[in-house]
Amino acid sequence: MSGQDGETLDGIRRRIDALDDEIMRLISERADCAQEVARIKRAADARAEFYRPEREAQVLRRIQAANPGPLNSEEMARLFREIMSACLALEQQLSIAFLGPEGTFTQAAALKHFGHSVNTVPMNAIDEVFREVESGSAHYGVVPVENSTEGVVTHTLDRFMQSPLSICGEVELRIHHHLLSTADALSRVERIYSHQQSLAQCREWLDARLPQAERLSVSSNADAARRASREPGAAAIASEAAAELYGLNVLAANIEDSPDNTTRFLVIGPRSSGPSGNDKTSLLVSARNRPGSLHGLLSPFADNDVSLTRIESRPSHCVNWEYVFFMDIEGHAQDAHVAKALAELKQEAELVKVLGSYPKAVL
Ligand SMILES: O=C(O)C(=O)C[C@]1(C(=O)O)C=C[C@@H](O)C=C1
Repeated sequence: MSGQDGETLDGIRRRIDALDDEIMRLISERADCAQEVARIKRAADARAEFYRPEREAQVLRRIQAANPGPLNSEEMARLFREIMSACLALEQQLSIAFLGPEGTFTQAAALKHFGHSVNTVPMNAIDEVFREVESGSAHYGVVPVENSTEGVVTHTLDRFMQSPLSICGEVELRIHHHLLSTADALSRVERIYSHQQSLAQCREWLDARLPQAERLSVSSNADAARRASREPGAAAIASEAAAELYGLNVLAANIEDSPDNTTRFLVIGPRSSGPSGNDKTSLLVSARNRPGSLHGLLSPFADNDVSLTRIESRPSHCVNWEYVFFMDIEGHAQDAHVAKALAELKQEAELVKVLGSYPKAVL
Protein backbone atom coordinates (compact mmCIF):
# COMPACT_ATOMS: atom_id res chain seq x y z
CA MET A 1 0.00 0.00 0.00
CA SER A 2 1.30 3.48 -0.78
CA GLY A 3 0.12 7.09 -0.28
CA GLN A 4 -0.09 9.99 -2.75
CA ASP A 5 3.64 10.44 -3.31
CA GLY A 6 4.44 6.73 -3.19
CA GLU A 7 5.23 6.50 0.55
CA THR A 8 4.25 3.08 1.90
CA LEU A 9 1.99 2.54 4.94
CA ASP A 10 5.03 1.17 6.81
CA GLY A 11 7.02 4.25 5.84
CA ILE A 12 4.32 6.63 7.15
CA ARG A 13 4.06 4.62 10.37
CA ARG A 14 7.82 4.87 10.87
CA ARG A 15 7.47 8.65 10.46
CA ILE A 16 4.63 8.69 13.01
CA ASP A 17 6.81 6.71 15.47
CA ALA A 18 9.64 9.20 15.04
CA LEU A 19 7.23 12.13 15.52
CA ASP A 20 5.79 10.51 18.66
CA ASP A 21 9.32 10.18 20.08
CA GLU A 22 9.90 13.84 19.35
CA ILE A 23 6.51 14.88 20.86
CA MET A 24 7.30 12.82 23.98
CA ARG A 25 10.74 14.40 24.32
CA LEU A 26 9.21 17.89 24.00
CA ILE A 27 6.39 17.18 26.48
CA SER A 28 8.97 15.90 28.98
CA GLU A 29 11.07 19.02 28.46
CA ARG A 30 7.93 21.12 29.05
CA ALA A 31 7.18 19.17 32.24
CA ASP A 32 10.76 19.89 33.44
CA CYS A 33 10.03 23.60 32.88
CA ALA A 34 6.84 23.35 34.96
CA GLN A 35 8.83 21.76 37.81
CA GLU A 36 11.34 24.58 37.55
CA VAL A 37 8.47 27.13 37.71
CA ALA A 38 7.20 25.34 40.85
CA ARG A 39 10.63 25.68 42.51
CA ILE A 40 10.68 29.42 41.72
CA LYS A 41 7.13 29.89 43.07
CA ARG A 42 7.94 27.95 46.26
CA ALA A 43 11.14 29.92 46.85
CA ALA A 44 9.21 33.21 46.50
CA ASP A 45 6.36 32.20 48.80
CA ALA A 46 5.92 29.11 50.97
CA ARG A 47 2.13 29.29 50.44
CA ALA A 48 2.42 29.91 46.69
CA GLU A 49 -0.49 29.37 44.32
CA PHE A 50 0.61 26.94 41.64
CA TYR A 51 -2.55 27.13 39.54
CA ARG A 52 -2.49 30.34 37.49
CA PRO A 53 -5.72 30.72 35.52
CA GLU A 54 -4.57 33.87 33.72
CA ARG A 55 -1.42 32.14 32.42
CA GLU A 56 -3.39 29.05 31.34
CA ALA A 57 -5.83 31.23 29.39
CA GLN A 58 -2.91 33.00 27.69
CA VAL A 59 -1.25 29.67 26.77
CA LEU A 60 -4.48 28.30 25.26
CA ARG A 61 -5.32 31.52 23.38
CA ARG A 62 -1.81 31.63 21.90
CA ILE A 63 -2.06 28.00 20.81
CA GLN A 64 -5.47 28.61 19.19
CA ALA A 65 -4.19 31.66 17.32
CA ALA A 66 -1.04 29.88 16.10
CA ASN A 67 -2.70 26.56 15.19
CA PRO A 68 -1.69 25.69 11.59
CA GLY A 69 -4.35 22.93 11.14
CA PRO A 70 -5.55 20.43 10.03
CA LEU A 71 -6.83 19.95 13.63
CA ASN A 72 -9.36 22.65 14.54
CA SER A 73 -8.47 25.17 17.25
CA GLU A 74 -10.83 23.69 19.82
CA GLU A 75 -9.26 20.25 19.41
CA MET A 76 -5.71 21.65 19.56
CA ALA A 77 -6.54 23.61 22.73
CA ARG A 78 -8.05 20.47 24.27
CA LEU A 79 -4.77 18.58 23.73
CA PHE A 80 -2.71 21.41 25.23
CA ARG A 81 -5.18 21.69 28.13
CA GLU A 82 -4.35 18.07 29.01
CA ILE A 83 -0.59 18.65 28.69
CA MET A 84 -0.87 21.66 30.99
CA SER A 85 -3.05 19.69 33.41
CA ALA A 86 -0.37 16.98 33.65
CA CYS A 87 2.36 19.63 34.12
CA LEU A 88 0.38 21.34 36.89
CA ALA A 89 -0.14 17.97 38.62
CA LEU A 90 3.66 17.73 38.92
CA GLU A 91 3.61 21.07 40.74
CA GLN A 92 0.55 20.36 42.91
CA GLN A 93 -2.19 17.71 42.89
CA LEU A 94 -5.43 19.72 42.83
CA SER A 95 -8.75 18.58 44.20
CA ILE A 96 -11.83 20.12 42.61
CA ALA A 97 -15.24 19.94 44.31
CA PHE A 98 -18.16 19.89 41.86
CA LEU A 99 -21.94 19.57 41.94
CA GLY A 100 -22.27 15.79 41.73
CA PRO A 101 -22.85 12.94 41.63
CA GLU A 102 -20.33 11.47 39.15
CA GLY A 103 -21.41 12.04 35.55
CA THR A 104 -23.02 15.50 35.89
CA PHE A 105 -22.44 18.27 33.36
CA THR A 106 -20.69 20.15 36.17
CA GLN A 107 -18.09 17.36 36.33
CA ALA A 108 -17.68 17.61 32.54
CA ALA A 109 -17.17 21.38 32.96
CA ALA A 110 -14.57 20.82 35.73
CA LEU A 111 -12.62 18.39 33.51
CA LYS A 112 -12.89 20.70 30.50
CA HIS A 113 -11.41 23.54 32.55
CA PHE A 114 -8.76 21.73 34.61
CA GLY A 115 -8.03 18.71 32.37
CA HIS A 116 -8.02 15.12 33.63
CA SER A 117 -4.96 15.24 35.93
CA VAL A 118 -6.97 16.65 38.88
CA ASN A 119 -9.09 14.83 41.48
CA THR A 120 -12.74 15.70 41.01
CA VAL A 121 -14.77 15.33 44.22
CA PRO A 122 -18.60 15.08 43.92
CA MET A 123 -20.76 17.12 46.33
CA ASN A 124 -24.52 16.76 46.90
CA ALA A 125 -25.43 20.43 46.62
CA ILE A 126 -24.10 23.79 45.43
CA ASP A 127 -23.85 24.90 49.06
CA GLU A 128 -21.57 21.93 49.84
CA VAL A 129 -19.25 22.85 46.95
CA PHE A 130 -18.85 26.31 48.47
CA ARG A 131 -18.28 24.86 51.97
CA GLU A 132 -15.70 22.35 50.75
CA VAL A 133 -13.63 25.15 49.20
CA GLU A 134 -14.23 27.58 52.09
CA SER A 135 -12.92 25.02 54.57
CA GLY A 136 -9.86 24.30 52.42
CA SER A 137 -10.82 20.62 51.89
CA ALA A 138 -10.84 21.24 48.13
CA HIS A 139 -8.59 23.70 46.29
CA TYR A 140 -11.29 24.93 43.89
CA GLY A 141 -14.97 24.32 43.13
CA VAL A 142 -17.14 24.30 40.02
CA VAL A 143 -20.83 25.30 40.10
CA PRO A 144 -23.40 26.03 37.37
CA VAL A 145 -24.49 29.67 37.12
CA GLU A 146 -26.69 30.12 34.05
CA ASN A 147 -28.21 28.31 31.12
CA SER A 148 -28.90 29.91 27.75
CA THR A 149 -32.52 28.75 27.71
CA GLU A 150 -33.47 28.52 31.39
CA GLY A 151 -31.66 31.52 32.91
CA VAL A 152 -29.70 31.83 36.14
CA VAL A 153 -29.09 29.26 38.85
CA THR A 154 -30.32 31.37 41.75
CA HIS A 155 -28.75 29.10 44.42
CA THR A 156 -25.28 29.90 43.12
CA LEU A 157 -25.84 33.67 42.99
CA ASP A 158 -27.41 33.73 46.45
CA ARG A 159 -24.51 31.77 47.96
CA PHE A 160 -22.05 34.51 46.93
CA MET A 161 -23.82 36.93 49.29
CA GLN A 162 -22.27 35.15 52.31
CA SER A 163 -19.16 33.53 50.84
CA PRO A 164 -15.62 34.87 51.16
CA LEU A 165 -14.66 32.95 48.00
CA SER A 166 -13.80 34.57 44.68
CA ILE A 167 -14.60 33.66 41.13
CA CYS A 168 -11.36 32.71 39.37
CA GLY A 169 -12.70 31.29 36.09
CA GLU A 170 -15.68 30.49 33.91
CA VAL A 171 -16.44 27.50 31.69
CA GLU A 172 -18.97 27.28 28.90
CA LEU A 173 -20.31 23.90 27.90
CA ARG A 174 -22.62 22.99 25.03
CA ILE A 175 -25.27 20.83 26.64
CA HIS A 176 -26.62 17.82 24.79
CA HIS A 177 -29.40 15.88 26.46
CA HIS A 178 -30.12 12.23 25.71
CA LEU A 179 -33.02 10.03 26.73
CA LEU A 180 -31.49 7.06 28.57
CA SER A 181 -33.12 3.86 29.76
CA THR A 182 -32.64 0.14 30.26
CA ALA A 183 -35.73 -0.21 27.99
CA ASP A 184 -35.12 -0.77 24.29
CA ALA A 185 -38.00 1.31 22.86
CA LEU A 186 -39.63 4.69 23.53
CA SER A 187 -43.04 3.01 23.80
CA ARG A 188 -41.90 1.25 27.01
CA VAL A 189 -41.05 4.49 28.84
CA GLU A 190 -43.63 5.34 31.54
CA ARG A 191 -41.63 7.75 33.71
CA ILE A 192 -38.89 10.27 33.00
CA TYR A 193 -36.53 11.53 35.66
CA SER A 194 -34.32 14.57 35.31
CA HIS A 195 -33.25 17.83 36.90
CA GLN A 196 -36.07 20.36 36.47
CA GLN A 197 -33.87 22.56 34.23
CA SER A 198 -33.23 19.65 31.85
CA LEU A 199 -36.93 18.74 31.76
CA ALA A 200 -37.62 22.36 30.83
CA GLN A 201 -34.89 22.35 28.17
CA CYS A 202 -36.50 19.31 26.46
CA ARG A 203 -40.16 20.27 26.99
CA GLU A 204 -41.16 20.48 23.31
CA TRP A 205 -39.49 17.19 22.42
CA LEU A 206 -41.21 15.45 25.36
CA ASP A 207 -44.62 16.96 24.49
CA ALA A 208 -44.30 15.69 20.92
CA ARG A 209 -42.71 12.27 21.47
CA LEU A 210 -43.63 11.13 24.99
CA PRO A 211 -46.73 13.09 26.02
CA GLN A 212 -48.09 10.23 28.16
CA ALA A 213 -44.95 9.68 30.28
CA GLU A 214 -44.86 11.11 33.79
CA ARG A 215 -42.10 13.73 34.35
CA LEU A 216 -40.39 13.71 37.73
CA SER A 217 -37.77 16.23 38.78
CA VAL A 218 -34.81 15.03 40.87
CA SER A 219 -31.68 16.69 42.26
CA SER A 220 -29.39 16.02 39.27
CA ASN A 221 -29.31 14.31 35.89
CA ALA A 222 -26.84 11.77 37.25
CA ASP A 223 -29.29 10.92 40.04
CA ALA A 224 -31.95 10.54 37.32
CA ALA A 225 -29.68 8.11 35.42
CA ARG A 226 -29.06 6.11 38.57
CA ARG A 227 -32.83 5.74 39.13
CA ALA A 228 -33.41 4.82 35.48
CA SER A 229 -30.79 2.08 35.77
CA ARG A 230 -32.75 0.49 38.66
CA GLU A 231 -36.43 0.96 37.70
CA PRO A 232 -38.00 -0.86 34.73
CA GLY A 233 -40.12 1.54 32.63
CA ALA A 234 -38.10 4.53 33.80
CA ALA A 235 -35.91 6.79 31.65
CA ALA A 236 -33.60 9.68 32.43
CA ILE A 237 -32.61 12.81 30.57
CA ALA A 238 -28.86 13.02 31.04
CA SER A 239 -25.46 13.15 29.34
CA GLU A 240 -23.55 10.57 27.34
CA ALA A 241 -21.14 10.23 30.28
CA ALA A 242 -24.09 9.26 32.53
CA ALA A 243 -25.21 6.65 29.95
CA GLU A 244 -21.77 5.01 30.14
CA LEU A 245 -21.48 5.31 33.90
CA TYR A 246 -24.89 3.74 34.60
CA GLY A 247 -24.98 1.27 31.68
CA LEU A 248 -28.03 2.76 29.94
CA ASN A 249 -29.18 2.70 26.29
CA VAL A 250 -29.42 6.00 24.43
CA LEU A 251 -33.07 5.81 23.27
CA ALA A 252 -32.92 9.25 21.64
CA ALA A 253 -29.93 11.58 21.28
CA ASN A 254 -29.79 15.41 21.37
CA ILE A 255 -33.38 15.94 22.50
CA GLU A 256 -32.82 19.53 23.73
CA ASP A 257 -35.23 22.01 22.13
CA SER A 258 -32.60 24.65 21.44
CA PRO A 259 -29.63 23.51 19.33
CA ASP A 260 -27.23 25.95 21.00
CA ASN A 261 -28.16 25.11 24.55
CA THR A 262 -25.16 26.24 26.60
CA THR A 263 -24.54 26.24 30.34
CA ARG A 264 -22.05 28.55 32.02
CA PHE A 265 -20.19 27.39 35.12
CA LEU A 266 -18.03 29.33 37.57
CA VAL A 267 -14.74 28.23 39.09
CA ILE A 268 -14.56 29.38 42.71
CA GLY A 269 -11.45 29.57 44.84
CA PRO A 270 -9.64 31.50 47.56
CA ARG A 271 -8.69 34.41 45.27
CA SER A 272 -9.51 35.79 41.86
CA SER A 273 -7.23 35.55 38.85
CA GLY A 274 -4.54 37.98 37.65
CA PRO A 275 -5.15 39.92 34.42
CA SER A 276 -4.94 37.76 31.26
CA GLY A 277 -5.64 40.51 28.72
CA ASN A 278 -9.19 39.35 27.99
CA ASP A 279 -11.12 39.21 31.25
CA LYS A 280 -14.48 39.63 32.92
CA THR A 281 -15.35 40.91 36.38
CA SER A 282 -18.40 39.87 38.42
CA LEU A 283 -19.86 42.21 41.02
CA LEU A 284 -22.46 42.15 43.76
CA VAL A 285 -23.97 45.61 44.19
CA SER A 286 -26.75 46.99 46.34
CA ALA A 287 -28.41 50.32 45.69
CA ARG A 288 -29.05 53.07 48.21
CA ASN A 289 -32.75 53.45 48.85
CA ARG A 290 -33.34 56.77 47.04
CA PRO A 291 -34.75 58.01 43.70
CA GLY A 292 -32.52 57.48 40.67
CA SER A 293 -30.27 55.01 42.48
CA LEU A 294 -30.28 52.40 39.70
CA HIS A 295 -29.27 55.06 37.20
CA GLY A 296 -26.44 55.99 39.56
CA LEU A 297 -25.22 52.38 39.57
CA LEU A 298 -25.05 52.19 35.80
CA SER A 299 -23.53 55.55 34.85
CA PRO A 300 -19.96 54.82 36.16
CA PHE A 301 -19.72 52.04 33.55
CA ALA A 302 -21.04 54.16 30.67
CA ASP A 303 -18.82 57.10 31.70
CA ASN A 304 -15.67 54.93 31.67
CA ASP A 305 -16.40 52.85 28.55
CA VAL A 306 -16.90 49.63 30.49
CA SER A 307 -19.38 47.18 28.93
CA LEU A 308 -21.97 45.78 31.27
CA THR A 309 -22.74 42.32 29.87
CA ARG A 310 -25.24 41.06 32.45
CA ILE A 311 -27.35 42.40 35.28
CA GLU A 312 -29.52 40.20 37.47
CA SER A 313 -31.50 41.28 40.51
CA ARG A 314 -32.08 39.05 43.58
CA PRO A 315 -33.80 39.68 46.91
CA SER A 316 -31.12 40.60 49.47
CA HIS A 317 -32.53 38.25 52.20
CA CYS A 318 -31.51 40.88 54.76
CA VAL A 319 -34.35 43.36 54.48
CA ASN A 320 -37.73 42.60 52.92
CA TRP A 321 -38.19 44.09 49.44
CA GLU A 322 -34.57 45.12 49.12
CA TYR A 323 -32.63 43.86 46.15
CA VAL A 324 -29.02 43.25 45.21
CA PHE A 325 -27.69 43.23 41.66
CA PHE A 326 -25.28 40.72 40.19
CA MET A 327 -23.37 42.38 37.37
CA ASP A 328 -20.82 41.12 34.87
CA ILE A 329 -18.59 43.66 33.18
CA GLU A 330 -15.85 43.34 30.57
CA GLY A 331 -12.27 43.81 31.78
CA HIS A 332 -10.22 43.11 34.91
CA ALA A 333 -10.60 45.07 38.17
CA GLN A 334 -6.91 46.05 37.79
CA ASP A 335 -7.46 47.56 34.29
CA ALA A 336 -7.27 51.36 34.74
CA HIS A 337 -10.69 52.20 33.24
CA VAL A 338 -12.39 49.38 35.20
CA ALA A 339 -10.68 50.47 38.46
CA LYS A 340 -11.93 54.04 37.86
CA ALA A 341 -15.51 52.85 37.17
CA LEU A 342 -15.45 50.73 40.34
CA ALA A 343 -14.19 53.65 42.46
CA GLU A 344 -17.06 55.82 41.13
CA LEU A 345 -19.56 53.00 41.66
CA LYS A 346 -18.50 52.74 45.32
CA GLN A 347 -19.51 56.39 45.78
CA GLU A 348 -23.02 55.63 44.49
CA ALA A 349 -23.80 52.21 45.91
CA GLU A 350 -24.62 50.99 49.39
CA LEU A 351 -22.33 48.00 48.88
CA VAL A 352 -19.96 46.85 46.12
CA LYS A 353 -18.39 43.42 46.43
CA VAL A 354 -16.01 42.36 43.64
CA LEU A 355 -16.76 38.64 43.32
CA GLY A 356 -13.77 38.17 41.07
CA SER A 357 -11.92 39.04 37.88
CA TYR A 358 -11.12 36.09 35.64
CA PRO A 359 -10.22 35.14 32.05
CA LYS A 360 -13.14 34.84 29.63
CA ALA A 361 -13.93 31.19 28.83
CA VAL A 362 -11.40 30.00 26.23
CA LEU A 363 -12.64 26.93 24.39
O1 LIG B 1 3.44 29.28 34.19
C1 LIG B 1 3.20 28.77 35.29
O2 LIG B 1 3.00 29.47 36.32
C2 LIG B 1 3.14 27.31 35.42
O3 LIG B 1 3.00 26.83 36.54
C3 LIG B 1 3.17 26.45 34.20
C4 LIG B 1 1.78 26.04 33.74
C5 LIG B 1 1.96 25.35 32.35
O4 LIG B 1 2.01 24.13 32.32
O5 LIG B 1 2.05 26.08 31.36
C6 LIG B 1 1.17 25.10 34.71
C7 LIG B 1 0.26 25.51 35.65
C8 LIG B 1 -0.24 26.87 35.77
O6 LIG B 1 -1.59 26.88 36.10
C9 LIG B 1 0.03 27.65 34.55
C10 LIG B 1 0.92 27.25 33.60
